[in-house]
Amino acid sequence: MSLSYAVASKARDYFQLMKFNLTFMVVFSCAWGYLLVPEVEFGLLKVLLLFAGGLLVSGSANTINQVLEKNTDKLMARTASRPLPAGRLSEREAALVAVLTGAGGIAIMGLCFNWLSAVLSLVSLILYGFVYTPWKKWNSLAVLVGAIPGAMPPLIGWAAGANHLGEGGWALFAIQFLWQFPHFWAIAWIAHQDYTRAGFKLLPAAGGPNKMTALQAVTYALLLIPAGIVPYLLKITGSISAIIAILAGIFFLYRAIMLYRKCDVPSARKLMFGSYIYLTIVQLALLADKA
Ligand code: HEM
Ligand SMILES: CC(C)=CCC/C(C)=C/CC/C(C)=C/COP(=O)(O)OP(=O)(O)O
Repeated sequence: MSLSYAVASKARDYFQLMKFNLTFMVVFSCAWGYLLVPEVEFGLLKVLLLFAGGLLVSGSANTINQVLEKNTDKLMARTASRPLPAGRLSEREAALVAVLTGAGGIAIMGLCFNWLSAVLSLVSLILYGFVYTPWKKWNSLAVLVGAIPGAMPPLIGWAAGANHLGEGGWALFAIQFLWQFPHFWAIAWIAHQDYTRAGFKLLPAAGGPNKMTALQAVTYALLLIPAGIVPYLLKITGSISAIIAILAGIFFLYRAIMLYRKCDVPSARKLMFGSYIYLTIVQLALLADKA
C-alpha cells in the first residue's frame, strides 16, 4: 500500500468518524448564532476559530457516539462501513481522538471566546455522547433528548459572541430544536428496516412509520413557522428574512403534509431533503438580513 493511499484512507476514516457533513452543518449553525449577536461584527479570524472549536467538539461527540455504537452500527447497512464497525480503526485510537479533539475544542472556546461557551460545549457533548446515545437503545424519547445538544450550537455561538444567554440565542435554539423532529423522523422512516434490524425504535408512534408519526412531523413543521419569525420580532433580523422564513416554513410543512397523506418512502425522502433546504435557506437569509 503506497503512503499516499494510506494517508488518504486514514483521512477518509477520520472524516467519517466526525460525521463531517453533519458536523459542518452543526458548526455553521454555531457561526450563525455568533454572527447574529447585535454587538458582534464579522471578523475572519474569530469565525475561523469558532469553526475550529466547533469542528473539534462536534467531531469528538460523534466519535464518542461511534465508539459506543460499534456493535449496533455493524447491524445497519447505513452505518456498517464506518471505520469502527468495519474494523479499520481500533476503539483505543477512536477514544484517544475523542479525548484530544474534545479537550482541544473546549479549550479553543474557553481561551478564544469565553468560558460560558466552553461549558455549554461540554454540556452538549455530554448530552449527545453519554445521554442521548445510550438512551437510543431504550425508547424514542431519546430523540427529544438528542434534540437538546442538536439545538445548542446556535446558543453556543450566541454565548461566544455575547457572553450571556440572551433571548436571541434562545430564539435560534428554538428554530433548530423544532426543525430536528421532521428532519430525523424522515430519516428514520427511510431507514426503518435498518433501525429495526439493530433493535432501535426511534419513530414516535410505537416506533413505526405510520400516520401518527407523520402527524407529529407535521405538528413540529407547523410550529416552526411562528418560531422562524421570532428573530424578526426581537429586532435581530429584518422583515425580508422573516418573509423568507415563512415561505421556507410553508414549503417544509407542505412536504410533511405530503408524508402524512402518502405515508411512503419517496415522500419521507423529500421531507429529509426539504429539511436540509429549509435550514440552509433560513440560516443564510437571517444572516444576510441582520438588523
Ligand atoms: C435529534 C437530533 C438529530 C437526529 C436524531 C439526527 C439524525 C440524523 C441521522 C441518523 C442522520 C444520518 C442519515 C444517513 O445515514 O444518511 C443524519 C444526517 C444529517 N443530519 Fe441530522 N440529526 C439530528 C440533528 C441534526 C442537526 C442539529 C443538524 C445540523 C444542524 C443535522 C444535520 C444533518 C446533516 C447535514 C445530515 C447529512 C449527513 C450526510 O449526508 O452525511 N442533524 N441526521
Ligand atoms: C456542539 C456539539 C457538541 C454538538 C454535538 C451534538 C450533535 C452532533 C448533535 C447532532 C444531533 C444528533 C442527535 C445526531 C444523531 O446521531 P445518531 O446517533 O442518531 O446518528 P447515527 O445513527 O448516524 O450514528
